[in-house]
Amino acid sequence: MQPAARLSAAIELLSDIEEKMASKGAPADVLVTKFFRARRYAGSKDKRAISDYVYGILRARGLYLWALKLLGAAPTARNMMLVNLARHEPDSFRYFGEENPFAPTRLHEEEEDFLRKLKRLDWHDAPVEASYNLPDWALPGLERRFGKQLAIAGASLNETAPLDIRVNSLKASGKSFDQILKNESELFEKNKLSCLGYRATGPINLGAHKAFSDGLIEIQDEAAQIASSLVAAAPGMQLTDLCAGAGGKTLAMAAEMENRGQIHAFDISPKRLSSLKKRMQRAGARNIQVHLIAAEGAGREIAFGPMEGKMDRVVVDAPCTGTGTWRRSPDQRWRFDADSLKAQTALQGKLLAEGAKLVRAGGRLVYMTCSVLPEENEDVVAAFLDGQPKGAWKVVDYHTQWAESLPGDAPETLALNPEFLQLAPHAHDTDGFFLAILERQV
Ligand SMILES: C[S@@+](CC[C@H](N)C(=O)[O-])C[C@H]1O[C@@H](n2cnc3c(N)ncnc32)[C@H](O)[C@@H]1O
Repeated sequence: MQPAARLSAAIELLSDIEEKMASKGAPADVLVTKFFRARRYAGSKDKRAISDYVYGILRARGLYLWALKLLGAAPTARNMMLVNLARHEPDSFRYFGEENPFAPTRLHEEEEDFLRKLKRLDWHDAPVEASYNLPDWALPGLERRFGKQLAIAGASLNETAPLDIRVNSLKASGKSFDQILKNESELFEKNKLSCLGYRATGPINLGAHKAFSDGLIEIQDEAAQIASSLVAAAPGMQLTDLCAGAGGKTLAMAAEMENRGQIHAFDISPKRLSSLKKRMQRAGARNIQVHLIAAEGAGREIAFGPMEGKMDRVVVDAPCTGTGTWRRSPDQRWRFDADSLKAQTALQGKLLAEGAKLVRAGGRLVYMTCSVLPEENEDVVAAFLDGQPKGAWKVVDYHTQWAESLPGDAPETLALNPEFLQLAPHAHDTDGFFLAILERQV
């Protein structure tokens, strides 16, 4: 593809992403895959150039929207591309209106005028939330969490994420890392916090790797690996995973349980559970029972009733705004608002209370999210504990569990309560992740 055609394609794709963001449709990564599937003629360099434009703009969207609003221009995909080119490759304006059927149309007078004004704009005037791409709805929670570190934390949440893998002990035990990954092993280094994982030091297509298709490794961020370990699932236990999804943590816990005992994995999404079933096969996990449940209604009581007061562990890996994974899905931050955050926290509270009923005396309820917002984390746990009889639950300090489950010293937490673990990219070089361990006393 010619550079002009790449620009047009990027504007078209961005426009589709913007539209789906507004209508809560498919996420950007799905749209990008679909876009290229329909354009087989695009080579790998074209795909990279187009994706770089689109993701680059999504990572600067807050700043670009600020500039567009200030200068009275509409927040369209084309206008965002104009701002992007003005900042990063002004030479490319020559492709607009080029003699080429695939080129973007000529810059019209209004746009020329806008670009002249843009040149005079002082980017340093942008507020911190615009500069670091932080949406309004998340700002109070981000400020509460990061305080004076907001800019550095925000910048870190706006970078690209590394690729981590977990070695699956169900399939790979007894094998060295070199035996598992052969020549590619040198492309990885050990994760700094967790003993189980490795981090890719450069680009690698793991999906096509035999170690992946044979189930020797799983792709999983270090934070999720840590969370799975801190559940302290042991062989022979009965564990309910209330929001198992596609089973990232379910599989890690099955490995810790050495396939002994049972994991009852629930979710409302048939698609995710079907992916879990495929992953179980690949990973050789045989102690997981998969259950589809309705989001509401009597079916839940029927499903959970027999487990009441019997579970050694209940994991509530709650649906959340995903602020901790913004590095992986840069469009995610623009898909929520104050109302949907509120709805999410109400659901989180409900799921935590539901899961709590299943825990036996002495058993543990482990609440976690991939969010950094206190509203979805400490506040949900505090509201839950407030509603429980005094002394019914003991908070287990994550330091104590870390000493038993993971190597080295526990990292410092960013949580507002020192017993809970809150990880974030700028401080821990992992996804943002929260975890609280509660033990039932009676
Ligand atoms: C954070 S994701 C789970 C990730 C998963 N545990 C993992 O490690 O890959 C949250 C999950 O909650 C599920 N969910 C949403 N509402 C639910 C509900 N009312 N009951 C159970 N699961 C629900 C979503 O479908 C989603 O898969």
